[in-house]
Amino acid sequence: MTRIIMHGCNGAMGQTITRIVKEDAEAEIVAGIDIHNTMENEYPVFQSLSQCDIEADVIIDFAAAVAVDSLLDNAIVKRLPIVLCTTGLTEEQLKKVKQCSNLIPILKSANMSLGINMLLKLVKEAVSVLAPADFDVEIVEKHHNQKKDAPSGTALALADSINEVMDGQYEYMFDRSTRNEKRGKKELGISAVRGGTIVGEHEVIFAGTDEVIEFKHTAYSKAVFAKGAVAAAKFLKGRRPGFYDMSDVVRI
Ligand SMILES: NC(=O)C1=CN([C@@H]2O[C@H](COP(=O)(O)OP(=O)(O)OC[C@H]3O[C@@H](n4cnc5c(N)ncnc54)[C@H](OP(=O)(O)O)[C@@H]3O)[C@@H](O)[C@H]2O)C=CC1
Ligand SMILES: O=C(O)C1=N[C@H](C(=O)O)C[C@H](O)C1
Repeated sequence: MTRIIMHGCNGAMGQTITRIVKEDAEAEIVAGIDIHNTMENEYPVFQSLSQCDIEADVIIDFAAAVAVDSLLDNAIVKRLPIVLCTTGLTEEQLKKVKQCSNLIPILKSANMSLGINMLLKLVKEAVSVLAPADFDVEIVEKHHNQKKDAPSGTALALADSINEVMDGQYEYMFDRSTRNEKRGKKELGISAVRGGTIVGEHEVIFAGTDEVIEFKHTAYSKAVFAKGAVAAAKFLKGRRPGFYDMSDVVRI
């Protein structure tokens, strides 16, 4: 049995995971953490991890970037592994996550779905062939109107995956509205659309002369992220301190 503390338990993802775990005989949410205790849950809810005195194996985090520093500090005190799914972290926070992973196991992924983790690999192969043939790369992501961060963590992860193959040559272009010049060869455009209840769409466009190749992933429900997060929690239980990602959990 994997005993989970759900950080951000009253949010959209926290409640989706609560439903998924109810059907899972090998996992249990033993406590929740959320700043507002507005929901009825079958487990006790605390305002901060520091107040939680329940024994657990792992924390699943889908909350807010502002909550990540205290989450890390308190998880270290309690020696609890974290499946870190919140996006929109600052460069400073990303450094802190890496440092903390020397003390506790941390699995960080901007997208817990199998499809996106497959796509992270596919785009590497694509860019290695298409960039030398002068294809331009653009990423377009679409999400619901409740999302706070832009561009999405997944769009940035896809860009980083592509840029890794290119030895960091690409410069990310988030806004062309104030520019009055042609697209540069080493630009990687990232555009964000927000509206309605779109769960999550990511398109990676390789545009060449007279031909275009597009990779697209569509999430039709938040359950794809929730299932991945629960699988990651089971994987992380009892691990050594270290920095992990979804490629350690899913075989691709
Ligand atoms: N890695 C992945 O696969 C995915 C990542 N995400 C990311 O997960 C995060 C959460 O997404 P989602 O569930 O849709 O967002 P929600 O806003 O619906 O849920 C977040 C919850 O965390 C609460 N919260 C805010 N601040 C704190 C705090 N300091 N301590 C504890 N709880 C806090 C919020 O409360 P309140 O509403 O009162 O602010 C809310 O209940 C986002 O960063 C999103 O981008 C989402 C889906 C997939
Ligand atoms: O906020 C969301 O909803 C999502 N956030 C993640 C991101 O920023 O990439 C993952 C997913 O696309 C849904």
